[in-house]
Amino acid sequence: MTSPMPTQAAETMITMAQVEKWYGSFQALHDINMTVRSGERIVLCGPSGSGKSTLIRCINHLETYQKGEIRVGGIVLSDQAKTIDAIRREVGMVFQQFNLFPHLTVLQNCMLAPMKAIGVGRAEAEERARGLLERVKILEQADKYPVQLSGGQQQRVAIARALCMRPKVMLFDEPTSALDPEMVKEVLDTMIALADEGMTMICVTHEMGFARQVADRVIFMASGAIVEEAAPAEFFTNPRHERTRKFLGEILRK
Ligand SMILES: Nc1ncnc2c1ncn2[C@@H]1O[C@H](COP(=O)(O)OP(=O)(O)OP(=O)(O)O)[C@@H](O)[C@H]1O
Repeated sequence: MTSPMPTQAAETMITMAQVEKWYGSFQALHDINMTVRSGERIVLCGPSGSGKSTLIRCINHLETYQKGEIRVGGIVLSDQAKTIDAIRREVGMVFQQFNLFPHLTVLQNCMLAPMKAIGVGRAEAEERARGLLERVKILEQADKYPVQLSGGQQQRVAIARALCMRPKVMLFDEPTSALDPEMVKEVLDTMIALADEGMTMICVTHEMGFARQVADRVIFMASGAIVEEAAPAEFFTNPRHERTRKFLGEILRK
């Protein structure tokens, strides 16, 4: 990595303080405390069902939380519609299943959100979209429909689409886990390029090579709680918690 490790002085982008989240009577998040600085790259890992998706979905308000406080770029997340709109501008999200609109072309998929959500004019939306499609190296597919693209290409379009909103933060929820192995690298390369440009990122991923190469910090969750967090060098060579060691052992066996 060429970009420097963010310093303590860097602006705080996200804070989660004593956050708790229930689905009915099931508590999915327990006392989550987390601070993410501007430009920081976080990899969030942990066993299935440990609450990783729930945590990042709370950050862009796809899920509500019942206790504690989440702040993104100074905005306190609440249920007010204007807050939700503001958060969706600040935070881009890329999902495992791409979630592209099948009836729209690649270009139209990218132009839609800035035009509908934040009133960007058609010409500017197209300029943004073309620029970002070029950045993720897929501009030549601009007039195709999602079904005409490979999984890796669709995921790169999904990344470009999220970037069209010019978010301050990008969240990735297992962006490579639905891809064939040969497609994984092209999506990871796109994410690495974004990290190199200083984008604040939280990535839920089991790609530990990506974590080693890109992350400033790896956060390990189990049973809805943060169990351990450390810089990758420390996390992978000297995991402190038994559950982390077990998780890393299972990943290595796979
Ligand atoms: N909408 C929901 N209603 C009820 N329970 C839910 C809901 N979404 C998630 N859960 C539960 O919350 C817990 C955390 O789920 P979550 O998807 O956040 O885990 P995860 O760590 O992202 O798992 P995976 O790696 O399998 O995607 C799980 O026990 C899950 O069954």
